[in-house]
Amino acid sequence: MHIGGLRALEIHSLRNLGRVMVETDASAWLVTGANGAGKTTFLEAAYLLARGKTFRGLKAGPVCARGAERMLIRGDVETREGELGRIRVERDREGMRRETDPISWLDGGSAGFPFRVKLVSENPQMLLEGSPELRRRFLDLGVFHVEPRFGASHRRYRRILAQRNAELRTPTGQVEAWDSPFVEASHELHAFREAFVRAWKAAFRELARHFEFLDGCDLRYAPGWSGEDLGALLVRHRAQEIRRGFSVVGPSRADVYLARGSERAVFSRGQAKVVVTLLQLAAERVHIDAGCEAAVLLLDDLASELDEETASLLWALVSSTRSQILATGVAVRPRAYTPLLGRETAMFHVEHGDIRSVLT
Ligand SMILES: Nc1ncnc2c1ncn2[C@@H]1O[C@H](COP(=O)(O)OP(=O)(O)OP(=O)(O)O)[C@@H](O)[C@H]1O
Repeated sequence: MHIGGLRALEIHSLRNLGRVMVETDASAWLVTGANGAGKTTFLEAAYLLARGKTFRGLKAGPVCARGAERMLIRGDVETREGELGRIRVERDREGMRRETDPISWLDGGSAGFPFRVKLVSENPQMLLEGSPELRRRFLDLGVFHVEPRFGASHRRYRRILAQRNAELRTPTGQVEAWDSPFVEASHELHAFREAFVRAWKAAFRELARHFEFLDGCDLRYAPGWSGEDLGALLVRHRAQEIRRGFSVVGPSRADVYLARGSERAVFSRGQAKVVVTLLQLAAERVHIDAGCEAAVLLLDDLASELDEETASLLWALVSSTRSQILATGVAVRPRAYTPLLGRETAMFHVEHGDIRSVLT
């Protein structure tokens, strides 16, 4: 099975990584190192290539290394058809720029972009328990990859929402006039999300059956309003919306979550890692079925907090995908990585902002 993905990654002045160059055809890259060595930063480089932005919040500070004027990342990428190309991301005083060679790689929306990533971060609990906005973004990115019309639909909804909210903040007697376009745009967005969730949910259920703690657990989607008639809800909430100055029902209140019966499921840290990994693997199945190029899986310190049995089961599922894997770990514990090592794996060690290849 030919697995496309990164073939080379060159990093200049990204956080504590001064100059790093990695070149390998391996379908799994395992990066180890002490705390603070730069493992997450290495994954961040791959994420920046794919998305043109970081996954870390503002609190992580600027991506450009302290004292450096410019950050540069170059990646050589091979598609599953064996086409080769290069992506380059640069950050300086003028901002962030991303270029691809061939240029056509950036055309055709995200599904046409041969280098997509799926991240399981160090803190997956944040996604499951944090603000619904994080899960909406996760959901919308999933929809975007399979539905080319979703981007335009989302933009239209946001424009109508902004205009409606402006009217709610300072009413000029036009609030009702926004109801019908708002309802129409909301239903369109909801239909795209719902179709994706249907497939996502089935794929998740299939993967979840491997884990006993997920017995009876289901992925649920709440569209942002209860009942069918959004128009009637707007009328009912009119006074409240004018008082608060924004729309209180609609797709910007949507959520996706795990539930057991009528209760929202609660997970331990290790279990949350499993759940988020499965959500990503399930989304990837949907994307592949829709014809997308396989995404590169970025797995940050996946093995920590997992008992040996859970870790090997999860690694086995991860390794059975058609995706390239970039994984980090604090220390090399070969048993925890055994299924991964069943693949052609390149191992690297990061230390003092530098990286070296480890012979296996
Ligand atoms: N702009 C910057 N310039 C220089 N160093 C930075 C910058 N931003 C962050 N750092 C440092 O880079 C280091 C790399 O952190 P990173 O999160 O990549 O480490 P890690 O190997 O994943 O650690 P852990 O195992 O603890 O998760 C940290 O010590 C951080 O303080």
